[in-house]
Amino acid sequence: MLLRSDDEVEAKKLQQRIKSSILEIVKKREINVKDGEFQSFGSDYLGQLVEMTRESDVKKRITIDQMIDEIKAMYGAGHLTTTNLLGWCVVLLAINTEWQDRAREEVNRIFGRKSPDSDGIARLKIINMIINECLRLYPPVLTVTRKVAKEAKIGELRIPPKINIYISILALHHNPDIWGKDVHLFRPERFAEGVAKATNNNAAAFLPFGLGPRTCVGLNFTTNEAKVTFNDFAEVQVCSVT
Ligand code: HEM
Repeated sequence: MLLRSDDEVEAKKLQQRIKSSILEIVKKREINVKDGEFQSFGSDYLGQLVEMTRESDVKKRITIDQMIDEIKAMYGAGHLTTTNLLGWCVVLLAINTEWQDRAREEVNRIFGRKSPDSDGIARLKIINMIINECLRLYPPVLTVTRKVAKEAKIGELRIPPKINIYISILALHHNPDIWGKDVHLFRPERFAEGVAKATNNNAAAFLPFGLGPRTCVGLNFTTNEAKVTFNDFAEVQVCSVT
């Protein structure tokens, strides 16, 4: 008989609880549609997924379990990563108050008391530099994985096919050969002339969102979200740590 470890038992329980809470939210939407309160399950991501579980074309239909997997993936990929980035931004700005002041000055200059718009967001240069430096020092995703399709050689290293390779984003971002002796310091000015200049045109040196065809689909969304959040920083003093 196979015995399950305490961790596995706990993981199974958590899995069940996550599934039940997702199904509960879905049920509320179904009841609202049934009672005629709403015409559809909603135009948001969840609403569209629920719609797909009821698709008449079987080729397009997804199962309830697939819907739950999609929701979990989006939550894990999109929520934890963004909160992690914003958390480190707050810590680093609390330590480096001169950058906090520069960020506040930029937001006030570009938006004043207006709500952020896409034109203004594109002009937030200082904040872009701060976000990149936070992503470099504390990348929310530490590794990317790739499966080797066919045998390859990198320098003296022979890489056999079908193995998984774990590329450490953290190690690349903390390599003094790429970033210099001040690699462990918070220095947003290294991104003043863009990522290409900061990495000496080495696209694989800065990988917070991965690279290639499977790069993060939330890249633009999350950086805009972070910049909008910075707009709120302008109105408050992020505590300072000395
Ligand atoms: C600071 C925030 C984020 C970071 C640092 C981040 C980082 C990453 C990384 C490193 C990958 C792997 C890319 C690769 O293998 O080359 C990835 C994939 C992915 N990310 Fe993000 N991500 C963030 C936010 C988001 C958001 C907000 C969403 C959704 C709204 C999202 C959805 C995804 C999805 C669906 C994938 C899988 C893409 C695929 O395999 O084709 N991410 N992300």
